Amino acid sequence: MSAIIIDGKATSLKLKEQIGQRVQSLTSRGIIPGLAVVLIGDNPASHTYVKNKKKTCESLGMRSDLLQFPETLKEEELLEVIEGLNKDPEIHGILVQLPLPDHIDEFQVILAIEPDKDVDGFHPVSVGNMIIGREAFLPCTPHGIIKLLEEYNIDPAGKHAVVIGRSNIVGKPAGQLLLQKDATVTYCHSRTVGLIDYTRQADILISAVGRAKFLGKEHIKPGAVVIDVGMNRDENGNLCGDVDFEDVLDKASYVTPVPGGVGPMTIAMLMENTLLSAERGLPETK
Ligand SMILES: Nc1nc2c(c(=O)[nH]1)N[C@@H](CN(C=O)c1ccc(C(=O)N[C@@H](CCC(=O)O)C(=O)O)cc1)CN2
Repeated sequence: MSAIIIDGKATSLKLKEQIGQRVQSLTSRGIIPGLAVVLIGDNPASHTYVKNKKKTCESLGMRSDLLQFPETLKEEELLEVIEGLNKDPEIHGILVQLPLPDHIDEFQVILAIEPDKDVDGFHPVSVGNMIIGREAFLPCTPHGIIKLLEEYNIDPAGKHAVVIGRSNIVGKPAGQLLLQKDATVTYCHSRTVGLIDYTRQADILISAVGRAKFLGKEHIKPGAVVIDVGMNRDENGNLCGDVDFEDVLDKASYVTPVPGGVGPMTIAMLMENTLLSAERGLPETK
């Protein structure tokens, strides 16, 4: 039997519709959710993502300020920009597009963002709150994965979730969110010995490796839920994930495509975080 294809595009559209309605109700109370996106340098993929973030904000009636700087921007200058945004009452969310040029220390930049405006959920305060299950802005891609599982009624409780990848923005938080949903979580990474022995035990397999068609049907357990966070180019220059999608279709129970799976959820969750931040400013939520 062929796996059910998890449609991230349709799910993100549905979420964005609901977000748009909440934005309207906030706007009628005089608050326009505002997101500031800081982009440094000329990474083409970053430009595309930032453009999509701005377009999505505007389509939902949110304010979006794009602050663009050359590759040569100094770290101190960037920290000053963030300081200004921290103090701006009309900006509810601040996002610095990653990756940053090598001469800028990513951690110092994330640390400079006021946790109340950290809509990426990357600040150590947000990460700490997420891990102990307190209210926090959840990182957008891992949160998007959880929303997709919910949309398809896939309950992680009691399941063995194997996460391949230990980045701070995807792998680590994805595992933590699955743990909070009562999954038993195993992390695998570039130094894992015998990767396939772990992946074959996964009821839910999350791949955030960044290598085109890295996983095939031999890596998965029959009936597994396969979530592909990879964003790679194949030999013909086409966008593809870490998973050989066609190969796993007749073995998995659910699988996310690339494009159209986890990716679109990232921007939807960013919109939700920005809206939540603006809603927190309402008198009754203070
Ligand atoms: N500050 C941040 N930087 C980065 C993040 C992030 O969450 N915060 N994540 C990624 C890039 N990213 C958003 O910034 C992102 C990546 C991919 C997609 C997406 O919708 N992908 C589409 C395909 C798009 C295409 O055709 O190229 C899909 O999978 O269908 C959205 C956002 C790194 N940086």
